[in-house]
Amino acid sequence: MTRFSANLGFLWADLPLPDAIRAAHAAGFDAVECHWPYDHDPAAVRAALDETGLPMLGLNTLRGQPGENGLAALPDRRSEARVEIDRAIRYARAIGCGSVHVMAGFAQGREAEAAFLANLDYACTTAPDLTILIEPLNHYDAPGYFLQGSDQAAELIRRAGHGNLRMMFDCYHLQIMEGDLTRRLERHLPIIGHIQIASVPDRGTPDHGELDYRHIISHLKALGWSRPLGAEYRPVGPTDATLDWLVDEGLAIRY
Ligand SMILES: O=C(O)[C@H](O)C(=O)CO
Ligand SMILES: [Mg+2]
Repeated sequence: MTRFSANLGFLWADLPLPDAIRAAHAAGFDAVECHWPYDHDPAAVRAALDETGLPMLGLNTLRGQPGENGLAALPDRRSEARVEIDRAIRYARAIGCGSVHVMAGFAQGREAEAAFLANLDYACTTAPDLTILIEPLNHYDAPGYFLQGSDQAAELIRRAGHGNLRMMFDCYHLQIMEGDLTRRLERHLPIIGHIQIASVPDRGTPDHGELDYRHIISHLKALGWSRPLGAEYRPVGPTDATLDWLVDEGLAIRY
């Protein structure tokens, strides 16, 4: 049976993180992930994870100043980027979370690439016990973001040369930017650390829109992918009222 992780940056985002973890558990999710948990006491987050038995799969580095979307590819912000990488690693270890998504930021060009690679090297060597993720984002939601494609991410991972550096393959972003998801998943599977899903183009529940997740999920199964898929969609209204796709076998998403 396919397993799903609730992205608590979007799902139950109105609740304090420990309560959002409990809500995800009550709804039947198999895991959780989040964006920026730093306002929440890690001990309380860990207690909710222990109580529910849900693993926390990932969290993000902080984005920087208002309007920024990460610091790791900004050539003149190296020390701040590393403070945020350290903060994320510390928090991940405190709650028993396995991955840190290092956010690149708005930047382009060779200097940005060199800065990103140097900061990824720092993250991967500082935390060999964790998976470090990089995620291509689409150019409507994040215009000017450094990382916008799966091949670009794969090339960076190859050049970085760290076994614990992997791609966060967000089907929503990559369908918008590239399409051809079946072949891209096949090609990049060995370096994919996490997969996220949402409808395209509205970033809603994964049961409508231009992507057929019944196909993607059965293909991932055939490829041997068994880790939970991250439900990173924006609920319209209360999250609990948006879970038909998760519980209704008739929709054939969950099989
Ligand atoms: O927006 C996304 O897809 C992310 O996964 C994220 O971590 C924040 O940008
Ligand atoms: Mg994502």
